[in-house]
Amino acid sequence: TRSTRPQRLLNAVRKHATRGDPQSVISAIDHFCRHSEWAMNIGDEKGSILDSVVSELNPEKVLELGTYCGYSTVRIARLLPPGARLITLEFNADYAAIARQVIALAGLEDRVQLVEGASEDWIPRMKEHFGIETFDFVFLDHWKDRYLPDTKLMEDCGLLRKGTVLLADNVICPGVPDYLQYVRNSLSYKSCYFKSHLEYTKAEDGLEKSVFLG
Ligand SMILES: CCCNc1ncnc2c1ncn2[C@@H]1O[C@H](/C=C/CNC(=O)c2cc(-c3ccc(F)cc3)cc(O)c2O)[C@@H](O)[C@H]1O
Ligand SMILES: [Mg+2]
Repeated sequence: TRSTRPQRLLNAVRKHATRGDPQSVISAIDHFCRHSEWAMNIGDEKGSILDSVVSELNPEKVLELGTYCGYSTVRIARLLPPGARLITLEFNADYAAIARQVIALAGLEDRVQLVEGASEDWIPRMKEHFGIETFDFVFLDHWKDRYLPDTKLMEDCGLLRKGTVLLADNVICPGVPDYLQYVRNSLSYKSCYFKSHLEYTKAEDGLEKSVFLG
């Protein structure tokens, strides 16, 4: 049967990246998406904004919603100190299998826990299953209509603390209107927009950074 785009993306990483070198994995994926086949990774332009938010925050406990091929997982994990932990949730088994290999090629398995399953099933189990009290940083990049319900679920599960940072991809394209309205109008968040472009294109997109005020 024909290969899938994530399989072709993994092949490009295997061919062009250096094992244990996260930057070469990132560059190989960006090159593949720019010159071979577009894929919905955050990309290099928005990725640089993600890098700056993570570097400034220096988080110990990170949650990512929607692993896909593991591109943003590698971008985030490469900036974390070895003691830090990144839990990434992916409910598509095929994507999870690809992402595990991408994360391993980057040499970041020690910092990353990829959990195969749906966010709404796993967010309520973070404490008892992973011993996580609260997250320092959450990256939202899964189905766009799930950003808001999952944010409310994280609040209800007590996983956000004063100062937890939420960073949401695609707030313009494809767009997350209900989520944006919520974080921009809620007294529990201080929110700001980072204008950028949709990965590998000239279309406008951006990231919304929202600090939970408790
Ligand atoms: C039960 C559903 C909610 N819970 C979930 N729990 C765990 N993983 C979940 C997930 N939802 C989705 N996922 C996974 O996240 C990923 C989904 C990402 C959705 N992203 C987009 O649709 C997207 C789409 C675009 C896009 C933009 C313009 C365009 F013309 C076409 C596409 C750009 C992006 O940057 C995007 O992030 C997949 O790997 C999916 O299996
Ligand atoms: Mg995205």
